[in-house]
Amino acid sequence: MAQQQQQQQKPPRTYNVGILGATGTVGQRFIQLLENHPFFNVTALGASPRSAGKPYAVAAARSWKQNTAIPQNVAAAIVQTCEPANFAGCDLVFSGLDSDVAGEIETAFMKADYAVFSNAKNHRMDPIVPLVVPLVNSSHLDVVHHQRKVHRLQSGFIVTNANCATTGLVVPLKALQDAFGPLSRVAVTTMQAISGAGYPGVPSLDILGNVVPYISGEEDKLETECAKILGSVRDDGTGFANPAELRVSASCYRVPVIDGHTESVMVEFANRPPPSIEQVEAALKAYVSDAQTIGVNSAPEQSIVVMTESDRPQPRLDIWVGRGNAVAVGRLRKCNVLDIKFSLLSHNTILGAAGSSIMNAEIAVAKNLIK
Ligand SMILES: NC(=O)C1=CN([C@@H]2O[C@H](COP(=O)(O)OP(=O)(O)OC[C@H]3O[C@@H](n4cnc5c(N)ncnc54)[C@H](OP(=O)(O)O)[C@@H]3O)[C@@H](O)[C@H]2O)C=CC1
Ligand SMILES: N[C@@H](CC(=O)OP(=O)(O)O)C(=O)O
Repeated sequence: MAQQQQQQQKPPRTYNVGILGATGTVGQRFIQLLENHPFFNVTALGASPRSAGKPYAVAAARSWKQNTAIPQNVAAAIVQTCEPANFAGCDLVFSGLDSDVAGEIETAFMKADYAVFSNAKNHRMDPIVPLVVPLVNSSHLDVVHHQRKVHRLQSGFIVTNANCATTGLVVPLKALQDAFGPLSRVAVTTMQAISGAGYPGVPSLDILGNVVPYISGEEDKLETECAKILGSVRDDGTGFANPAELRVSASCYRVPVIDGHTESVMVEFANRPPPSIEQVEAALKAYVSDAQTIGVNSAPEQSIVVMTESDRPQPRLDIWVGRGNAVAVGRLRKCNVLDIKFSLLSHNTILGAAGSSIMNAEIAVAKNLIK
């Protein structure tokens, strides 16, 4: 394992990339994470007609909320409208588009033969679109070949990553499924950061000193996306098969935290008797993700960081595990209702958004899917 982690990805060439929704919360993370990327060069930025025609540093002046300055390589770039013709020369595009417009725009880019890596919900449950969490199910990328055939494309496709709360959850679930067989029931309560709602997001008078027990559409996404991600590719490569047993119940809360989604999780295993807490802890610690095995550039060294302190993980202390690309798991214990319970924390705009998209694209490069 250590040997695999030390390998640096050596792609055959560099790739020009465009960012759709570059001015938003997720778009900014793409720009920050790609600033010194060894083989992805940002060459085109897109956003709404409100931002188009302006230098990026002007268009994003008010909304830039990252803890580093706007990189020099994009500050003077003129923001474009999100039309494929404005992205000529890009080998792939990352999308952090608002879901009100992402569906149509991403389809237009795919049909214009661009490889699209999307963060939006619109195409996630399409039966021929891979919904990929790079620490979990990179094999689903293989359905890209079938998607291209259906749309008669040479190089275009759409791959999405998951909802940010789903992403943190499926990583330990996959480790448990691999080690102990199918899971039958999962109950999860989320405590989601305000950056999950984009900018300007939740009004301060709604969230300061408060907890809001509702995030529109979120519970449904957690309950449906987990099964697709934890499922397999059908033998003929034309789609996906969900695990038969799995049922997920989600309750989602917005909390006054800037970055980092915390989740309280209960799990029941299909096989009886269930594993002991010691066996579960060992399985979580031993988990090696696809991104690690393939050895992609942005993979964390450890995908699940198990914390044994009784009051961890906490967003302020633990959000940077794996440079934001890993999941922290703690408070692992027996459950009197289902079999086990634990808390987890993941960075919603890195592993939950831009970081996963970048790893998905790195894996696609390793699998020779980018033409
Ligand atoms: N924030 C998070 O933690 C996560 C977000 N996501 C998803 O990622 C996507 C982006 O989220 P987020 O960054 O938070 O959202 P923001 O609201 O912060 O950003 C939205 C982006 O979409 C652009 N946009 C809006 N309307 C149009 C249009 N008509 N044409 C072209 N571009 C347009 C905006 O440009 P402009 O600035 O010009 O208005 C902006 O760049 C969403 O689909 C979201 O659901 C997924 C996982 C996690
Ligand atoms: N709804 C999530 C972020 C998000 O935009 O999710 P999705 O991409 O699934 O719509 C949150 O508020 O934390």
